[in-house]
Amino acid sequence: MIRSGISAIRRLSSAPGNSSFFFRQLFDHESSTYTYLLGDLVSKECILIDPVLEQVERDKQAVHQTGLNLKFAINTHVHADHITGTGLLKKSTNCKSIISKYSGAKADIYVEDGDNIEFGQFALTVRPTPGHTNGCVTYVLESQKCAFTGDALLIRGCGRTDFQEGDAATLYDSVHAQIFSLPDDFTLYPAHDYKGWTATSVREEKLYNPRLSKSKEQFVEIMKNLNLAYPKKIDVAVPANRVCGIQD
Ligand SMILES: N[C@@H](CCC(=O)N[C@@H](CSS)C(=O)NCC(=O)O)C(=O)O
Repeated sequence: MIRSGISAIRRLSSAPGNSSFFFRQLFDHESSTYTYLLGDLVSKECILIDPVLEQVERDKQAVHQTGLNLKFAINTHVHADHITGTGLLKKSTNCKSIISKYSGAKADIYVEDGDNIEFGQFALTVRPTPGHTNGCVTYVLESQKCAFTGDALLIRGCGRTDFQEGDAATLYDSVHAQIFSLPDDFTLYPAHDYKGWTATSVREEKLYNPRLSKSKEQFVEIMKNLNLAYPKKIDVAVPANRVCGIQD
């Protein structure tokens, strides 16, 4: 597995027969955050999902290398562990920022259930997946049979529910209704991984997720007892992310 800086390049192997689809999964070691670069090599339009402030130069280089133009910098939610790179990207490119209407954060464009975010011939569809935060969404790329789950679903885990607007029962319902309802062979890409995993599938998580494969009552009990330390940057990250990150 390769996952450091700009060398963390992983083509979507399951891309069904569309050679103009471009995909890179990029990793920030400090926050264990995945950023995704998705592009259309014909129109040259591309988007970034969950950029990290400290990795903005890397991300711009990745966009530049491939001759793409950044159309949107998109967040899956208001992150608590790192500052988004969206504000800085907006300053130095022509991109527009996107976040859920229910996030409580500033952005150029607000999205909600069923909205499509188009880049060239491709489009992400928005599915609301609250529970980690109110404004958490999953972006589904139907044509490539994959989805970007943010912190709602992590590989063999899920986002914690003990701060921001966290609610375990809501998260359970979100994942079951909006993610586990996708076809079993859809690839799922999370916003974080702490164990070295890069991607999973709907089928795998339905079978093997140690939290979400349980009953709702068991899940709520598990989430009450995670006993995780608060993210180190929470006090700076949440206020910064509510205003789209650093812009000055
Ligand atoms: N140690 C990290 C924060 C780790 C953490 O709390 N991760 C969150 C997602 S980022 S808010 C989470 O939901 N984790 C779930 C889990 O089961 O690990 C830091 O200090 O930044």
